[in-house]
Amino acid sequence: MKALVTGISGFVGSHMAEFLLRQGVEVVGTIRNRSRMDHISHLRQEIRLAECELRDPFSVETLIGRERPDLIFHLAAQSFVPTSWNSPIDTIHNNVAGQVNLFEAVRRFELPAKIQIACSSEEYGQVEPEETPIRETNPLRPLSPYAISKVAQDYLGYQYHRSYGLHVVRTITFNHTGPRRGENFVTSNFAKQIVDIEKGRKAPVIHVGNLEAKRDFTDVRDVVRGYWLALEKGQPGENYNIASGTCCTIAEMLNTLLSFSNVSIEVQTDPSRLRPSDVQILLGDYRKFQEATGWKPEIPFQRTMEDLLQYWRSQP
Ligand SMILES: Nc1nc2c(ncn2[C@@H]2O[C@H](COP(=O)(O)OP(=O)(O)O[C@H]3O[C@H](CO)[C@@H](O)[C@H](O)[C@@H]3O)[C@@H](O)[C@H]2O)c(=O)[nH]1
Repeated sequence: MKALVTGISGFVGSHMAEFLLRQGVEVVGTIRNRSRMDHISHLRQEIRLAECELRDPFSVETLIGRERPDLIFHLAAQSFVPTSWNSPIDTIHNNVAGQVNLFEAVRRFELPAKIQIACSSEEYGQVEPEETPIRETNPLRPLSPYAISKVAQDYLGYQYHRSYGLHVVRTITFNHTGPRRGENFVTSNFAKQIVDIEKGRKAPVIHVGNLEAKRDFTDVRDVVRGYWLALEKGQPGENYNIASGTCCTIAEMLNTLLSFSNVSIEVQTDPSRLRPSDVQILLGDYRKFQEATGWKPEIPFQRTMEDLLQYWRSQP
């Protein structure tokens, strides 16, 4: 069995590769010439890398025709919400065109590949507290160009399944974190600031944005197990929430991180970290996915936060 992982050098891609190798699956991953390789350097002997620009149909068709994977985990994306306000066209083009190119190549070669696409709880956007926990039937009220790009990816998955019978499973993943999370994202950003303070590299002040937002965090290692199960047991064309079923404010998340450290800090709001519109609450209901696949989150939030802090402590 051969799996293609797009964006293998990224945070989720590297965890996906580790999981697939443990299942005895042959792993091929896409990289671009500017990709950072540090997340997968420990796997270099066990995986194969293919340079591919997903925005370029020729590049994607060449890759798919050559590799003919059985499974595709489509994880490559511009995934940071604030960047999508600075470069909305690039985010939408990257995320949407990349996926269309992938679908078109699979279709043209008539591959029976099963394809997982990484949709996002950001699609739900403006959610009222009484609409939680969020089910797959909740309305989509996206609040950022990134969210729009994910709505498009999501519905393209539905459309390519209905129009051409492609085996696409749409996973709607709520926030996820763990070791190797990019330092722009809030959990890693705060963990790294704490470690920089511990190491005496930074004054004991943590810079923050909106601490009132509520997020539903799952460990990335549970998430990639979910992606595998989505292709093993999920129905093509369907969408499934992957979430923990609990949520906390960003302030509570910061306090959890601080409980694993001895530093005493001052918290300072940095206006540049505030967004034009922020999703106030994400709390997911994952029962549909559990019923289809048996998946449930296993790694407690406390352990995820502790592992994340340890990850940053281990970095030079
Ligand atoms: N990044 C960041 N966020 C901050 C900060 N302070 C507060 N926040 C708040 O922390 C929350 C989480 O921010 P991010 O970690 O950047 O994640 P996100 O915008 O929720 O998006 C993530 O989750 C989506 C799934 O819901 C993913 O699709 C997306 O790619 C990303 O991983 C947001 O409400 C943000 O305003 C800060 O200093 N930095």
